[in-house]
Amino acid sequence: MEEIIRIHQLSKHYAGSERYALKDLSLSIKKNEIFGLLGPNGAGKTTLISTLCGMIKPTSGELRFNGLSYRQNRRKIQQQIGIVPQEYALYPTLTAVENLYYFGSLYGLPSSELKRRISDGLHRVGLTDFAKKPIKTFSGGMQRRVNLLAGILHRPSVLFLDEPTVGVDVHSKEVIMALLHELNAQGTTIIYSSHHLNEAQHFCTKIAIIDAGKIVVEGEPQQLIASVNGATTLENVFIHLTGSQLRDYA
Ligand SMILES: Nc1ncnc2c1ncn2[C@@H]1O[C@H](COP(=O)(O)OP(=O)(O)OP(=O)(O)O)[C@@H](O)[C@H]1O
Repeated sequence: MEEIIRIHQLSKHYAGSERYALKDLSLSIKKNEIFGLLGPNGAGKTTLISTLCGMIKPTSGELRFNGLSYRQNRRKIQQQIGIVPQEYALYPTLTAVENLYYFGSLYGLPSSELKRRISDGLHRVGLTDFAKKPIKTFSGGMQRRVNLLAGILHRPSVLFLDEPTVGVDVHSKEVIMALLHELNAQGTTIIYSSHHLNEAQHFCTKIAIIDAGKIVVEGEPQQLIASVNGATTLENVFIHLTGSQLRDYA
């Protein structure tokens, strides 16, 4: 499979911090993978995703997207990226359509095409009847579905997801996961970060476990499970490799 993201010896040190958030991290992500970035609290997952989205600059190291260097092509790369953050990016007083129209227009989509995509998207996630209601009246599951649509209206080639199903009921979760599988089948590479190890085990085609800013292990979920004596789940592998010590940093 063709490579879409190459990370070479990436390090990030935040000003004033006692330790590196990422240290000499190297990774290759292939087109069309569903790549899970897992790790304990403070491992460096958000820092890595924010760097790959071009939102923060690394202290050192090399990053490439489709062969392009981030240094010279940041904007071009950002147009091909979709981000679905854990915190809702939505404006509570605006309706679902108004929110989606705002996010879609940031990517310069023509109005008629954007309206069509919004209408199709809301239909796809079962929210047509709520299109003109303010987001503040939506349940957590409804907001997560709109949050996901906001990140995919411009049809990104790589989609970053941070805990896409946290706080949602099983029905909303099924709709979200089905839509993500559909996007992946249409060619979207997915980079997924979560603490839901069971979800990751079934959803991801490849997984990297990060701890203290470094890759501890990477591979297909079943390969990783088979590599640890007595492990039957990804959670067993995770605990075996990262230990059971609490990660409390301030
Ligand atoms: N803006 C910042 N300034 C200083 N230190 C930061 C900043 N953001 C993150 N860090 C530190 O960098 C390290 C990695 O944090 P990061 O948020 O990337 O981890 P994470 O794996 O996403 O954690 P979590 O699972 O808790 O979201 C932590 O030690 C954190 O305290």
